[in-house]
Amino acid sequence: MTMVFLNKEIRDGDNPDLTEERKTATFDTNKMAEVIYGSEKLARRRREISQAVSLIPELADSKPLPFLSRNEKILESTRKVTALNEHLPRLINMNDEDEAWHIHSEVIGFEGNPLALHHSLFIPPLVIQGSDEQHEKWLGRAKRREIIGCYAQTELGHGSNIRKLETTATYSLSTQEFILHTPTINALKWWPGALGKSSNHAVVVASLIIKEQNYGPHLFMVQIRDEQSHEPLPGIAVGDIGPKMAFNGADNGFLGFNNFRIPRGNLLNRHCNVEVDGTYVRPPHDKMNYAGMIRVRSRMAAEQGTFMAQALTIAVRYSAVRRQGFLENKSQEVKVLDYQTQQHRLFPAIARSYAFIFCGFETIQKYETLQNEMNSGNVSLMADLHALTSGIKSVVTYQTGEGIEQARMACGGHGYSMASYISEIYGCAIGGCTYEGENMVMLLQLARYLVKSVELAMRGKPGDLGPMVAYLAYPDIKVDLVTGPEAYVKMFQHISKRQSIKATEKFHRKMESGVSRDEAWNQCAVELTRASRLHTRLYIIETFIRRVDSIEDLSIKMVLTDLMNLHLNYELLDVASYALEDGFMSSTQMGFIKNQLYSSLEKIRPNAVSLVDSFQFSDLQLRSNLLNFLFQVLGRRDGHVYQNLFEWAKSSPLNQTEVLPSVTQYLKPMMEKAKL
Ligand SMILES: CC(C)(COP(=O)(O)OP(=O)(O)OC[C@H]1O[C@@H](n2cnc3c(N)ncnc32)[C@H](O)[C@@H]1OP(=O)(O)O)[C@@H](O)C(=O)NCCC(=O)NCCSC(=O)/C=C/CCCCCCCCCCCCC(=O)O
Ligand SMILES: Cc1cc2nc3c(=O)[nH]c(=O)nc-3n(C[C@H](O)[C@H](O)[C@H](O)COP(=O)(O)OP(=O)(O)OC[C@H]3O[C@@H](n4cnc5c(N)ncnc54)[C@H](O)[C@@H]3O)c2cc1C
Repeated sequence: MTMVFLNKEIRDGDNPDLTEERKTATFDTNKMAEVIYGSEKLARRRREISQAVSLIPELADSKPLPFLSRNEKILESTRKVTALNEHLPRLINMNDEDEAWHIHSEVIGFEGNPLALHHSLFIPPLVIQGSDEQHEKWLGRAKRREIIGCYAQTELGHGSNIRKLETTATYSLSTQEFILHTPTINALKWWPGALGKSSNHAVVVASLIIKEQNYGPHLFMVQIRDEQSHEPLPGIAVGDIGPKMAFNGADNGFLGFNNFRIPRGNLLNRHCNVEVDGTYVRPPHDKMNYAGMIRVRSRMAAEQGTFMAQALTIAVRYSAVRRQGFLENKSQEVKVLDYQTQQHRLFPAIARSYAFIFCGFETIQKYETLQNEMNSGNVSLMADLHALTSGIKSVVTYQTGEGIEQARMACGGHGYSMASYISEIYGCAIGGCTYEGENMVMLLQLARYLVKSVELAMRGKPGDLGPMVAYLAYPDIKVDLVTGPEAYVKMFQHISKRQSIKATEKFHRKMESGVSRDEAWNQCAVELTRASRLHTRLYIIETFIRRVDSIEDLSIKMVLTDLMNLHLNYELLDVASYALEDGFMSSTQMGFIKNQLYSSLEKIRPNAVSLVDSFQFSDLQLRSNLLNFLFQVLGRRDGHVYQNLFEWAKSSPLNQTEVLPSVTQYLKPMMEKAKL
């Protein structure tokens, strides 16, 4: 039997501790899901898709994934993704990227799969950088999955500094072809997802050489395997790079070329070109070939926010059914979620998940605007968005890693078991600190922008500052935090501005003392990355406030205001030393922030489970689907944790036999020998 309480499904069979939590919520989780995912329709579509998937047995995991070997993982993820392919047109709107992302993460989970990058990294550069003619040739085939592709940029020797990529694409005037070549071991492409064993095409980034002049990294469409036999084409060496920290259902690969020829028309040439006679036609922006990276980074805030939200769903639900120790009432042990330390571990991370998702919406929209502008030849927004997304990808990936790790620790010993699934989420999410631009490298990209902006402000040209950095020219006026969020923003603006100015001045002083520009930059790099983080955290706070301001439903607005206040106080407390240092913040204000933080934890407590329920992750997505219902685990919606942990342990392959060869071959002889 089910009964509906404020639209939250309360089921008789659920763990009563979780049922109790759901009853205390002050808001409707379906309504909150609309705010999280952007509209009633989008939230409803997610539920419909999850429901439809749960009814298709072949889309379920055939075994708990952590018990599979690498080969089995790849086989299993490929089985699921190809089965899914058959059902996709019926289940989702094929032109809707969010629906596609959602259904893949339902079915595949965090292990990855051989098509994971086909849609996110192969098709998008083809769309962005390919001409209409090239779309005609490859896009339809790629979308129909007649061909499988990947994005091959990083090399063994170079990932961050892409101007130094060693793979060359030399234009041959006589044959009107490009000759792709890997001159050294270091120049082998290394890391591209789905390259190792699955792809038969790749968008390859190589240095374009015409008449011995190097024009820098350009994108080429390259067929790497035969479409019938799937054997590598002559002149190509390709394979898997081996197991990784996580994401082992995907085959990240290596790729080398031995004077491999491709037609002139395979240079993706929407924005640049090489004419028959070797004349190079420049793109409208120097870094046009990097536009695809801005796109991926612009999606990372929302993506990482949902990664963290999944770990928190597991940890918060578990914390509501885990009872250990006593508070006042000595007749019943308390839910660990009642400990202030547990709340302090988990609730600020819930707030960050919401903040990242809201911020992600804005950056995705900004990217879409950029894309439209680029299509009509206007590249003026590129620098701003590059700077913004460089900072955001770095801050959100790092903080997501922190949040997921706290979620794991909050689950005690069971968090360390792979039955929690948190380690897999962590392994995948933390990769984000590295891929799409190593975090320090990207923070330094934003720092270039901040330093230039401070220089403009110093030169008395505040009118030239973009809206994102206008605050760098604001006067310092002390604020009273009691007045609310705007005062927090002003405090944060002061901190961020001061750090940007300090770092810039230090950089200038170094150069004035005779240190070269590059060396001076390096000697200020830690201060510069601090400025970038503060600027980005300020931006995330502002997007959170904007989103909450825009909400009309009062019950939702109230709980999100509590969450936002928690975020504001937690973030400000974390960076308070910057404002205490110059007396902008008083110690009384510091005490106020701490008290506000503790009171926010109390306010959020009754809504905690419903705040994570509102993400509406299915049990399948948290790896607890219907078919292997017995095999899970901490995050299950029904809260029946212990019996399922026992079932999970019993299903371990080690328990399929009582006496293992390790005992008969080694331990037994050792013990026998010791007896002699
Ligand atoms: C930018 C660099 C660092 C430097 O480039 P360089 O050419 O040398 O430039 P500089 O001389 O430094 O000059 C900088 C100037 O150029 C401007 N600039 C730079 N970039 C841009 C740009 N993009 N746009 C505009 N302007 C730009 C910059 O502002 C400077 O201007 P100024 O001089 O100051 O005026 C560059 O080298 C670089 O970008 N490096 C990083 C390389 C990188 O990012 N590589 C990415 C490779 S692809 C990759 O990593 C792919 C990864 C895929 C991973 C997928 C994993 C998927 C996980 C998901 C799992 C799903 C599970 C779902 C589960 C569930 O939900 O359930
Ligand atoms: C899971 C995963 C999936 C990936 N998928 C793909 C893919 O599909 N396609 C693809 O092409 N690539 C892919 N990559 C590669 C990825 O993009 C690179 O690893 C990443 O860009 C970092 O480059 P790097 O490995 O050269 O790191 P390095 O640059 O060697 O970083 C090592 C250290 O040097 C520091 N460092 C480097 N340069 C500077 C600098 N200028 N200033 C200060 N510090 C610096 C870094 O901060 C870091 O601490 C993937 C990587 C991972 C982990």
